[in-house]
Amino acid sequence: MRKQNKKHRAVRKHITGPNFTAQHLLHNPGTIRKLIDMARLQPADTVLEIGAGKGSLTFSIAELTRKVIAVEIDAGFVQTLRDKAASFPHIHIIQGDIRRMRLPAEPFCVVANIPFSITTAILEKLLGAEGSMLQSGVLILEKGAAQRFTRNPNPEPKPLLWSMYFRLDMKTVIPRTHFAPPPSVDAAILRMVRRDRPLIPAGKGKHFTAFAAYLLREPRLMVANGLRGIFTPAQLKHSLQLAKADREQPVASLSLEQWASLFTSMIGHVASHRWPRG
Ligand SMILES: C[S@@+](CC[C@H](N)C(=O)[O-])C[C@H]1O[C@@H](n2cnc3c(N)ncnc32)[C@H](O)[C@@H]1O
Repeated sequence: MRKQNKKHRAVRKHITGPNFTAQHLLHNPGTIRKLIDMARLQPADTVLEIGAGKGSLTFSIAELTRKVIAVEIDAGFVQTLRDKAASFPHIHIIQGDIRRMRLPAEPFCVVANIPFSITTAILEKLLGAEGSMLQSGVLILEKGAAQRFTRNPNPEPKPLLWSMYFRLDMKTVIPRTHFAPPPSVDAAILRMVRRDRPLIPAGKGKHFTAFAAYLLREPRLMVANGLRGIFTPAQLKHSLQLAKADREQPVASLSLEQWASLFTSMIGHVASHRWPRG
């Protein structure tokens, strides 16, 4: 234990950013292999790694792909990475805060053991932003967060929006002992794959989020009552039928497909001044 604390102090000494608590370095070779296998990388892929640390994933990714963009905020880790990567011209190490950086303009994959403290901000950037070129990826994040984001039905507007564009699956649970220092909870692998056809039309993400947030302000409300302020009675009947939704079904029990169908009905048939605003 004393040895581990000493190691953690050494890590913290190099920190320049506010997220030092999220430096849980992966040291289990089996888990590293599992994560890389699940990413199903191809030689032509560009891979973004968020929070590369000392490179426990970086070099395994680089063996398989033509370009790795490794982002790391900690100046000490960046120096270590640059030393280790000196003879790997296809590893591009960028020092900075991922939240303030532009994502690659070309199609890319992501493989990362992310800083848990900014999980939602990272997922929002990767999965929620219109124009993100992310195609697929695997992330290690807190098990609880992985469970929250992959629920179906899901009572939260953000994961609902992400699921309109991506298939999100929680894969293996990773025991906290596979990290140094160990986090306070277990982690899990989240796999993300862009849908061939998004469930809602492109360019309508903000309107979808406002629609979901409006209905979910009362998650137990009967869906017909929640939608009454948007649809006329005739539109409501038709939209519920199309979505195969029961009038009395609680809003929080709507499936991804039902959310997509009701939203598509709204933007197709309801005047835009009646759409909920964010
Ligand atoms: C969970 S560790 C993973 C490190 C390494 N990939 C591994 O698996 O051993 C998260 C890493 O993200 C870095 N980090 C924290 N906040 C960041 C940010 N805002 N932008 C980029 N990197 C960040 C930390 O310094 C840390 O190295």
